[in-house]
Amino acid sequence: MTKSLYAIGGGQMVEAIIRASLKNQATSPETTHVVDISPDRVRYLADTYHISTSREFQTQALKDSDLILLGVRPQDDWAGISKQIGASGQKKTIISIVAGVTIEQLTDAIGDEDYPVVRIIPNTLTDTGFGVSGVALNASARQEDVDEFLKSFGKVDYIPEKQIDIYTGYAIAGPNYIYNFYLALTNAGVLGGLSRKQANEIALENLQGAAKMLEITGKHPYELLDINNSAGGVGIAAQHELDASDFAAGVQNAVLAAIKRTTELGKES
Ligand SMILES: NC(=O)C1=CN([C@@H]2O[C@H](COP(=O)(O)OP(=O)(O)OC[C@H]3O[C@@H](n4cnc5c(N)ncnc54)[C@H](OP(=O)(O)O)[C@@H]3O)[C@@H](O)[C@H]2O)C=CC1
Ligand SMILES: O=C(O)[C@@H]1CCC=N1
Repeated sequence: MTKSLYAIGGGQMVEAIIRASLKNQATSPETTHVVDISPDRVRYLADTYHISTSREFQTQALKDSDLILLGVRPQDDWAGISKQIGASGQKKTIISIVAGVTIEQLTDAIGDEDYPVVRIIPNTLTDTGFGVSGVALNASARQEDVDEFLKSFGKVDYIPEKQIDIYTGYAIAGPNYIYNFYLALTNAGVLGGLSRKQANEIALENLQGAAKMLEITGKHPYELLDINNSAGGVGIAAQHELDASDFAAGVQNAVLAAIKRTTELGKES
C-alpha cells in the first residue's frame, strides 16, 4: 500500500530513496513532502518529482504522513529536528538514515523513549536492483509498517542495532571499494597498452562475470583461482605479486576505517 512520506533533508540519499519508492509505487508524488534548508534543492526536487517541498517544518504535512524519513547528515541538527518531531505530538514512525546516530540518541532527542524508530543504513545502489540495506527497529516500531517502503529501494536485512556501524562501513560504503578496484584494474589495462575503452569494457565484463561465477558455482575463491592459474603460468605469476603486496590489508584497513568513522560520527554529533 502506498505510504505518505514526510522527509527532512532532501540530499543525495533521500533523493535516491524517493526516486526508487516513487518508481515502485510505494509512495506517490501527491503524498510526499520534503523539507530542506536549501532553496535550490527544494526547487529542484519539486520540479523533478512533482512532490511538495518546503524550507521549513510543516506541521500539517507531518500530520498527514504515515512515515517520517530523517535524511540530514550526522553533522546537521538532527537532534533539533527530532525534538521538533517529538513536540509536534504526532507519533509517526521515524526512519533515520543518519549514519552513526543510535536509536537511543534519537529517542533521547525526541524526548520519548517509546517513540517508534527505525534505524536504517540504506544502500546506495537504489537504481540497480542490487544492494542490501541494514535495518534495526526499536520495540515500539513495527516491521509491517515499514517493510514495503524499505523494500522499494533495495533488499532489506533486519539486523541487531550493534551491527549497523559494521554494515555501514562494509556493505554501504561497499561499492566504493569496487569502484576503486575497477579504477586500479582499468589503469593497469591502459598501462599494458589497451585503449581506455577496451580496458573499461573488459574490466566491467570480468567484474560481472566473476561475481556470477561466485554466485552460480558456490565455490570458494581459492577453488576458482586454482582453475584459472595453470602450473608455472600467467595467473600464478600475477598471484605471486598480489600476495607480496599490501592489496588485501589495504582493502581490509579501508573497511575498518569506514566502520570506525561511522561510530565516531555518531559520538561526535
Ligand atoms: N550518500 C550516501 O551514500 C549515504 C548517506 N547516508 C546518510 O544519509 C544522510 C544524508 O547524506 P547525503 O544525502 O549524502 O547528504 P547531503 O548533504 O546530500 O544531504 C543532506 C541535506 O540535508 C540538508 N539539511 C541540512 N540541515 C538541514 C535541516 N536542519 N533541515 C532540513 N534540511 C537540512 C542539506 O542542506 P545543505 O547542503 O544546504 O546543508 C542537504 O541538502 C547522512 O546522514 C548520511 O550518513 C546513508 C547511507 C549512504
Ligand atoms: O560517506 C558517508 O558518510 C555515507 C554513509 C555510508 C556511505 N556513505
